[in-house]
Amino acid sequence: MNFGVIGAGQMGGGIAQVAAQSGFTVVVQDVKQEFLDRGRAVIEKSLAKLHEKGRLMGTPDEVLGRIQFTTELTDFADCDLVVEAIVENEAIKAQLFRQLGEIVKPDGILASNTSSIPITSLATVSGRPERFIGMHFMNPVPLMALVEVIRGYSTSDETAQKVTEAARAMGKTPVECNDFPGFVSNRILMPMLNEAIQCVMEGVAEPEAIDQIMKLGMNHPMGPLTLADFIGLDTCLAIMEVLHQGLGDDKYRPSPLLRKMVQAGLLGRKSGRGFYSY
Ligand SMILES: CC(=O)CC(=O)SCCNC(=O)CCNC(=O)[C@H](O)C(C)(C)COP(=O)(O)OP(=O)(O)OC[C@H]1O[C@@H](n2cnc3c(N)ncnc32)[C@H](O)[C@@H]1OP(=O)(O)O
Ligand SMILES: NC(=O)C1=CN([C@@H]2O[C@H](COP(=O)(O)OP(=O)(O)OC[C@H]3O[C@@H](n4cnc5c(N)ncnc54)[C@H](OP(=O)(O)O)[C@@H]3O)[C@@H](O)[C@H]2O)C=CC1
Repeated sequence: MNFGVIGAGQMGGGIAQVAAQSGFTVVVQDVKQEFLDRGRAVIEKSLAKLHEKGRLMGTPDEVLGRIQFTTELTDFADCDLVVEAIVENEAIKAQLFRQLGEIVKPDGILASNTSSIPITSLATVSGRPERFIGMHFMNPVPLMALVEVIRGYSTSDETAQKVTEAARAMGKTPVECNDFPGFVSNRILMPMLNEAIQCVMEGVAEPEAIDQIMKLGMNHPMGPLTLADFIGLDTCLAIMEVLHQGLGDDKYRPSPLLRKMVQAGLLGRKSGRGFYSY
């Protein structure tokens, strides 16, 4: 399988890595060489760790050798499946899919790793709605089992089947759902994270206490504020905006503190500071 990934950030890098681990030939694109270099360094570190633990088929060099890093979208022309993992912004994703629809061979499948944006809208602008789907990996991609597979209005059975098979070949467990704002994962997860942020704003408890209560009390692997920092506060805000607008209910209103922190450039782990410092 010729596999394409757009965006070499935390999700794109992880998706490319897991695709290469499963033996696919992978092309990863980002807008600047420095983002590709950063993505490659993260992949190298993760592969070294998995190798050290005996959890990698082949050597890190063999896996890396299957990944081509590029700044050119035209390198996706011959891909069977291209997964987009760029910033969570509908206008920017739509612009990209308009271009990709012209570049990728006609029988190639286009997928979005979006956390919340309507798959059906992106499918329409791609010009190939039957061969368009949501392929939503979880963070950190090398460790998490789930791929949420989201069918758009016109996604064909054949496309859903091929993407399900690709996810299984990557060692993941695909689970299907329909195209509603936030799908299942973020419809349920993100309001909890937003509520934790609201608790900080209202002074219900300190961030450390909120996280400890949820970790020790509910057996969550990470507290909600640690997880929000891990996902990226900009991404959390973008998802809450989609839920709020798409479902039209104020119970999805983003916390003003979340909005303010994003305005201040406190994006969590990726910017060095969010609810915690890194
Ligand atoms: C926003 C969206 O649209 C959707 C989303 O993705 S929402 C986010 C979903 N993800 C989650 O909820 C993650 C919640 N957290 C967890 O499940 C766990 O904390 C975790 C799996 C991330 C880490 O597991 P953990 O048990 O806490 O242990 P931790 O010690 O941190 O890590 C386990 C090992 O994996 C390693 N590891 C972590 N990330 C890694 C990676 N990317 N590649 C390879 N190894 C990695 C760690 O270094 C560690 O190795 P050692 O045992 O040698 O120290
Ligand atoms: N973070 C998470 O936990 C999860 C995120 N997602 C989704 O995955 C997607 C990516 O998120 P994440 O990896 O966290 O984000 P990151 O910010 O880590 O990475 C996004 C990458 O895409 C690049 N990029 C931005 N615009 C373009 C463009 N027009 N063309 C090519 N590349 C571009 C960014 O460059 P630059 O640095 O210049 O912005 C960056 O390298 C989002 O849709 C998000 O909702 C899904 C599951 C989990």
